[in-house]
Amino acid sequence: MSRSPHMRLMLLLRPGGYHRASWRIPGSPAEQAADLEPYVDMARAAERAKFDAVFMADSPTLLGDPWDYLAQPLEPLTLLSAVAALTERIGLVATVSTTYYEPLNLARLLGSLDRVSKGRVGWNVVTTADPRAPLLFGGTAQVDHALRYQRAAEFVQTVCELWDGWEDDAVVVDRAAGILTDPEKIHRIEHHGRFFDVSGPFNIPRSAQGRPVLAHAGQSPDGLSVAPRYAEVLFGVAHDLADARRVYADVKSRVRQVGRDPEHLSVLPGLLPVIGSTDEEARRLDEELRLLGGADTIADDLALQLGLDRARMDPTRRIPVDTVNHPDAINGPQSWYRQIYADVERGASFEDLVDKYSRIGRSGHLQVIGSPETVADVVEEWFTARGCDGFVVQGTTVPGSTDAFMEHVVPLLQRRGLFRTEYEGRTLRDHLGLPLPANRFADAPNPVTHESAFQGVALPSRSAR
Ligand SMILES: Cc1cc2nc3c(=O)[nH]c(=O)nc-3n(C[C@H](O)[C@H](O)[C@H](O)COP(=O)(O)O)c2cc1C
Repeated sequence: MSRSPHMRLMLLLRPGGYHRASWRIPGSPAEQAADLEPYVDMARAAERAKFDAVFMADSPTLLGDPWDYLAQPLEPLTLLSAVAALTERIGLVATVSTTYYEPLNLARLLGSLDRVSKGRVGWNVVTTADPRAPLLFGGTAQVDHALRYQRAAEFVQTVCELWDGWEDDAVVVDRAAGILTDPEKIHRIEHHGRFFDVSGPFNIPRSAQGRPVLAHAGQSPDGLSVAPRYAEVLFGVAHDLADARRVYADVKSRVRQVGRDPEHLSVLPGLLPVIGSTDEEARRLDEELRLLGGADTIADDLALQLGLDRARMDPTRRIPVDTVNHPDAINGPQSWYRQIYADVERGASFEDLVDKYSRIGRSGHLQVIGSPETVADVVEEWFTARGCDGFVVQGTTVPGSTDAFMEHVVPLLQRRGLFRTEYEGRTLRDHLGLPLPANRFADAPNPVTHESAFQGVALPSRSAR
């Protein structure tokens, strides 16, 4: 498949905004951050702008910081089920952890949402890096990094097997002949692996797009060892084009090496726009935000990421490495934090870090401050230079920068032939130019069918469950 001339655009559903001061701006939906309305407003605005999808993150850092909590408190699948009913074309990407769910129940949740949304669902596969995760998701202590990804790889495989259980023409509904389904086309799953035992035919037919689109956000060698095998979207963090082009080329090459078409995986870093009618006005807005968020918004962010108490440190002295969070304990964009951690190892003081990182977007994302033309120029440069296949627009402020991007930058991208002016299809796979995934059973010789599904199978006794 040749590269699409159109970039992919997704919108992070985070009514609290990505900037710490977003909620303080008059008109922000801060009072409704835990209600449905602002999410639906954002999703409908993204649909009007012909975005590929909206994206819901989900991470325990929400527990650590009231501001973060208010940014996006709701559970993604619950919320996107309601958004699905109130939208028609926009894709719906939910973040769900493979460490704190089981394959069969998540296959049912995502499979059901993909059916009711008529094939618009994506699943952002995360393993949840934050050690506080058990506080949010329950369960026992945090799982080892490499083990999390080994479990995630088997988890994704098992869920995809379940979703393939019904061939696309398994449902017949021949009322005259009294035939509801073709049992030859409903298959049993016998998955007995290192982490999961799953038996029995699944109970939901495939959706209009076959199965949900699979996204991935891992940045580490473990993460990048798994993603190329199945991911169709890779969320990332980049603020330097040369670095982004290196990662892009590496990811596409890994996809090619496992025998997949590199165009079947879209690399989407985050974008933090601050948009004014002119560059000067945008810079003024950014300065206002910085002051509104507390003059030291970046300093507060850095202290939170590092796990340091600013009231009890000498910002001019080097930071002892053993007093800061180790990268493996960080949730969210880890590659960004590894850079900060390396600076601390090299002897940086807190002042050094604030000075260096205050010019980069929060969490290391690409921040563009300027007029719509300036933002469109940077977006176009990154796309045409193959630094990415598009972006996840993470509204610095809501509704401010998200609306400004959709109302003033998207039309420029459309005029430049870089973004769709109409949806060509109805499913998320249609939007992303992805083929309908083949059904592993439809092409397999002698697949186990529904009729033989329960013959001689000793179902686990109640007591054994
Ligand atoms: C754009 C982006 C969004 C992310 N969203 C989440 C999230 O919602 N929940 C979560 O647990 N982790 C999230 N992560 C963290 C990743 O899943 C991953 O743990 C992190 O990038 C570290 O990479 P690694 O797991 O390969 O070490 C996100 C990462 C990125 C880059």
